[in-house]
Amino acid sequence: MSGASVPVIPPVVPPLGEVLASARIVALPMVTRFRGITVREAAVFEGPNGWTEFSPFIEYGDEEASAWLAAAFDYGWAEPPAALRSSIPVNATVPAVPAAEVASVLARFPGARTAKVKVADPGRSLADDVARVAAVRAALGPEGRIRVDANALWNVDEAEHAIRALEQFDLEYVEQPVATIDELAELRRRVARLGILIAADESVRKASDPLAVARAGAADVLVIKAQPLGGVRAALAIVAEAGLPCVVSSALDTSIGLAMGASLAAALPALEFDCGLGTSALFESDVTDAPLLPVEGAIPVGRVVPSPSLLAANAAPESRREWWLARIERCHALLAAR
Ligand SMILES: O=C(O)CCC(=O)C1=CC=C[C@@H](O)[C@@H]1C(=O)O
Ligand SMILES: [Mg+2]
Repeated sequence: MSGASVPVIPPVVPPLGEVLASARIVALPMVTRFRGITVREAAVFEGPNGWTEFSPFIEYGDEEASAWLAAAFDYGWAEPPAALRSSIPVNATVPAVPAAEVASVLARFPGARTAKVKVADPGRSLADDVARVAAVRAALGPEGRIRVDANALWNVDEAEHAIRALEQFDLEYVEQPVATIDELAELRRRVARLGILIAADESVRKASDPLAVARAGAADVLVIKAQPLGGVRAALAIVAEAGLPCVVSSALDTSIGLAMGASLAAALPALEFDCGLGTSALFESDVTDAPLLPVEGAIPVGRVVPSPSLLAANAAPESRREWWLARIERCHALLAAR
């Protein structure tokens, strides 16, 4: 990659009143705990291009969350990039469940040839991780692809030890095994002989400079998510600059946010990895009658329209609605001031 920084995409900032007029706040129950969450809250609203989503995790501060709002505005209001494909292959997403539950999770992702498996969960041991990944390998067969995601929870020694224990399952890559760019670079050197690829997720989506990890040569693959990176156009600019293979993923979005991710995946010049866009399968209920559930391992590209009855059935409690509307207002002010 060049030494250039990410091209700045001027955010579209519609008037606040226009945003709030259609805003609906939902609380979607999940079929299994994922990243400590059993109910996923999200805001959805309608722009001139269609419905869009704003769903930063609730613990995120306004500065970080405002990138997610820029993404919502980008998808609802800006000119969308040309779609180069109409269907996006997705991976199964396997939370840090006991090995005995793996088969029922995978059954929610029919046709997926790739699974992303959460590891390093604080409540589980390395033996649990090995058993979970073994169960996934047994279910997918030798041709299935398995990636693991540690969400930065290992230190370098723990990561090296865990990778040596998991290597037998033929890993596609290890996502964010450690927290910092220096640690990623050190681990990458240590495991290079094993042929293990290192992917960066938090080091891209939570970094002030999402390209720093690529510039440092600290990862082989970048995980690209539309909402935290400020939208589809901003994410495309990062991919163009990074010079590394990229995996499109999401953030436990409703089907509206997943459609935003699918529009990013559809616009990428190359799509060599299956995408983390099948997670509607982890919800008991979504916002639309046509949720983006994987069919034959893929989801379609296109806008998603919410169903009024599901918006009503999954409406968040009033106090949460007020909290989200105030958050939108604060993040809107941050974007408008830029
Ligand atoms: O990539 C996938 O398969 C689904 C998305 C996913 O894994 C994540 C979504 C939201 C929060 C994160 O903890 C997690 C990730 O780290 O990639
Ligand atoms: Mg990740």
